[in-house]
Amino acid sequence: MFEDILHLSEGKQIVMFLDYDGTLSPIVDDPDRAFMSKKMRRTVRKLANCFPTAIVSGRCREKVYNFVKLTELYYAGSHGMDIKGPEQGSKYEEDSKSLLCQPATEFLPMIDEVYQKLVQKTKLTPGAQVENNKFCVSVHFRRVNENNWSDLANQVRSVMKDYPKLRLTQGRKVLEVRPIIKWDKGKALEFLLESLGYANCTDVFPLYIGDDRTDEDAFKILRERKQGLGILVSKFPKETSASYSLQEPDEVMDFLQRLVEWKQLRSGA
Ligand SMILES: O=P(O)(O)OC[C@H]1O[C@H](O[C@H]2O[C@H](CO)[C@@H](O)[C@H](O)[C@H]2O)[C@H](O)[C@@H](O)[C@@H]1O
Repeated sequence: MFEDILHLSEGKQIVMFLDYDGTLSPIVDDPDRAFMSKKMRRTVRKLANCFPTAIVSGRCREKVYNFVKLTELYYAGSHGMDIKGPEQGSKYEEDSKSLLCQPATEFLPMIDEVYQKLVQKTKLTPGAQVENNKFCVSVHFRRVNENNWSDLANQVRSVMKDYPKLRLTQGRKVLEVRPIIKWDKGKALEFLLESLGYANCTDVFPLYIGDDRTDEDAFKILRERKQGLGILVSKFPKETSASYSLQEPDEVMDFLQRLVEWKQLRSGA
């Protein structure tokens, strides 16, 4: 796989897109404790020194930044609905201070309202946790007894019925509420490529690594554009638009490390 990717990206600028949960950090029961290892952070920092690198997450941008803590990256939070460029230290920094894309701003009051209602509605379901991700809301059921999953889903649906402008999707033991706008991780990837000046380039090779259903939107865009490729992180075979797979965050780290070493060798660093 590694050699294939090097071969396919020959002569092209690699641009890295990384999901956070389940890709850079292992999946854990408590979403507030999904820390990435120091070693992973060092690897991602080195990666960002070699290639433009973005984190694309379902979490709100501030939260994912607090986990990753690297100023040299691009961050696309809330499933790509909140995008910001590096604050400092990126070689690709030109104009990025102003890079900010928030296509769902008008939904902020509605999302806040729904968040409050979901907290109220689900408070008697042991283990349920509602997370405010700014432009979207996550209702976690990883710690809910399996017998109560469908009741919880019904509680969420009963709140959602008053909000036709919001939609419900499912991730890894999480229900995700977000605006119906045509924006997703794939659109975020395209926005970032454009912002980096690669809109109509044939010599760019975007590599997107992710583990969840929302990452499929980005894998699909890469297939449609016939550009770069997606890598699914999964221990089990799944239907996917990604071209390759890695089993877990540790394998992602080894892959990123190999990319860094290859790049450093090439540039004689
Ligand atoms: O796009 P992502 O960065 O993968 O975000 C998707 C959701 O990730 C987080 O939840 C997932 O990870 C948690 C921590 O490991 C885990 O407890 C949960 O079951 C997973 O679904 C995040 O907390 C959610 O808000 C995101 O929607």
